[in-house]
Amino acid sequence: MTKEMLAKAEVLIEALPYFQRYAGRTFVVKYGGHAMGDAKAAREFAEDIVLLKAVGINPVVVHGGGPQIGAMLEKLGVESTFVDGLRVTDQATAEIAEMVLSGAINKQLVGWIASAGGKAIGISGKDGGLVTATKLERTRRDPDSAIEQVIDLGFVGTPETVDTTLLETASASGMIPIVAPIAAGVDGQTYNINADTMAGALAAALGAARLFLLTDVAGVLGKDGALLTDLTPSQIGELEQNGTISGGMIPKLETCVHAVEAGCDAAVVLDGREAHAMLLEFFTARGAGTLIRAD
Ligand SMILES: Nc1ncnc2c1ncn2[C@@H]1O[C@H](COP(=O)(O)OP(=O)(O)O)[C@@H](O)[C@H]1O
Ligand SMILES: CC(=O)N[C@@H](CCC(=O)OP(=O)(O)O)C(=O)O
Repeated sequence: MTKEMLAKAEVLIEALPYFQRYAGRTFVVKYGGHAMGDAKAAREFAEDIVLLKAVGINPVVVHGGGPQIGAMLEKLGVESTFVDGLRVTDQATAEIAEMVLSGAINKQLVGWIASAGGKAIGISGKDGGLVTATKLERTRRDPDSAIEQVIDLGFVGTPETVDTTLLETASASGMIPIVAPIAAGVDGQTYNINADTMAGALAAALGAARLFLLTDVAGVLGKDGALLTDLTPSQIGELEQNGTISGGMIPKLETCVHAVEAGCDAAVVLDGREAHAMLLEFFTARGAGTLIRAD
C-alpha cells in the first residue's frame, strides 16, 4: 500500500460513523473555476464525490468557471468587468458564459465523474424547470451622501424559484447531478448566475446537510491573514462592513448566510486544491476551512 493510499484509508476509517449518520442526506458542493485548474486536485475531487455517493450520501455539484469564461471573452475580444465579485453581463457575455459553463466545463466534470467510476448527469438551471431566474437588483450606498445607488449588472440573475424534482429523481436513480449556474427568466432571457449563489439556492431548497464552497484559499482569512475557523451571519456582516472580505468572497459569504438561514444545516468555505479537503473537513475531527452556522 502506498503512503497516499494509507492516508486515504485512515480518513475513511475515521469517517465510517459519519457516513452512517448522513446516509440519505444531500451535500451541495460548489466547485469553483479557480480550484478546477489543478488536474490532480480535479481527479481527487471527482473521486471524493463518487465516494460520497457510494456511501449513501446524495452529492449535488454546482460548478463555476469564472477564469475560463474570462479567457474565452479575451479570446473573442469582449471586455469584462466585475462589481462586488459579479461579472457585468451583456447579451454577448451571457451567450459566451452559457457556452463555457453549460457546454465545456459541465461536460468536462461529467467526464471526470465517469472516470472516477460514477454516473453523472450534466444540466443547467434551465433543465427540468430547475431554476427560474430574475434580474439581480444590486444597490450600493454612496459613502458621502449615504444615498442608495442602483448598479445595473445587465443579465446577472438570481434564482427566483427552485424546483428540485429533477435533482431528486436523478439522485434517486443513482446519478450525480452536475449543475451549471445558468438559468432562464420567465421571459426566456438567459441569465448568468454566480455559481456560489446558485449552489446556495439549491442547498436551501434541498434542505442540505452541508453546502461546501470549494475555492482557492484555505477559507475566510482575517485581517492578519489567519484562518477564521467558525463564523456566524452577524460576524460575516461585520467583516463585510470593515473591508476584511472583498471580491468573490462577498457573494460567497452572502450565499452561506442565505443558505444557513433558509434550511441548510451548515456551510463551509475551503480549499478545493487541497487533497480530499471535503472528506477531511466533514469526516474527521481535524476539520478544514471556515464553518458557517446560523447565529
Ligand atoms: N478575507 C478573505 N479571505 C479569503 N479570501 C478572500 C478574502 N477577501 C477576499 N478574498 C478573495 O476571494 C477569493 C475567492 O473568491 P473567488 O475568486 O470568487 O473564488 P471562486 O472562483 O473559487 O468562486 C480568494 O482567492 C481571495 O482572493
Ligand atoms: C454573475 C457572475 O459573476 N457569474 C459568474 C459565473 C461563474 C462563476 O461564478 O464561477 P466561479 O465560481 O469560478 O467564480 C461569472 O460570469 O464568472
